[in-house]
Amino acid sequence: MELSNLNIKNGLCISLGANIDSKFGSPLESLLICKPKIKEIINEWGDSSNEKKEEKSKFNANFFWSSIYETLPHGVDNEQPNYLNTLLLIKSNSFPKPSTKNAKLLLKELKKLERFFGREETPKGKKWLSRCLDLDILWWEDFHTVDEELTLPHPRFMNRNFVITPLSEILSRSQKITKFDDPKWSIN
Ligand SMILES: Nc1ncnc2c1ncn2[C@@H]1O[C@H](COP(=O)(O)OP(=O)(O)OP(=O)(O)O)[C@@H](O)[C@H]1O
Ligand SMILES: Nc1nc2c(c(=O)[nH]1)N=C(CO)CN2
Repeated sequence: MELSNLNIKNGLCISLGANIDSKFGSPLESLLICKPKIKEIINEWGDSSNEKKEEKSKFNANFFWSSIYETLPHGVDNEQPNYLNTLLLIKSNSFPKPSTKNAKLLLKELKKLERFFGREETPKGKKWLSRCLDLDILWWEDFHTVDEELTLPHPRFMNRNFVITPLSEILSRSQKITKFDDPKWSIN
């Protein structure tokens, strides 16, 4: 039997969601088109920050994607179409040095990508409106920062089934967890 040392807040985790059409098509088309673009953004972000390091190590990362899930709108107070959600967990030994500056550089690129897909600004006083693409950073290793522009870990991710379900899918694939199933303990 193997004991798991589950530390879910390893790596860098990004949540993707969409429930209306974007410039590139349906929520499914948007997510499929956006996935390789996110990978490019992460690689460029990793490389550009590492270029400034003295030892100039190349950024190297593994990308773990969950399936795409259709989910009910969570916590919204108006009628909305169902969402498509997916999750990306990135593992690397050569992440940029965790800092608010580096995390905000990444957030800026993700927000740029949202706008490229046609995401509109949320009007003041409104929250959780339908969106053609939503990219949230959920955590980055054990880095903590709190301000309006960026809070890490994301304060609401634990309550979101559309995050927890894809996360458990990724973790069950990437961690060796063995079901404890000894017949002598079974209750008949
Ligand atoms: N961890 C984070 N990831 C993404 N955006 C964040 C984060 N922390 C703070 N923000 C800020 O939140 C602002 C609103 O983001 P967004 O419109 O995506 O929120 P939302 O998806 O409607 O709500 P929620 O944050 O509850 O998922 C962004 O402009 C960004 O500056
Ligand atoms: N199912 C689902 N519900 C949501 C989502 C989402 O991505 N999926 N995003 C929200 C605000 O970020 C609010 N509610």
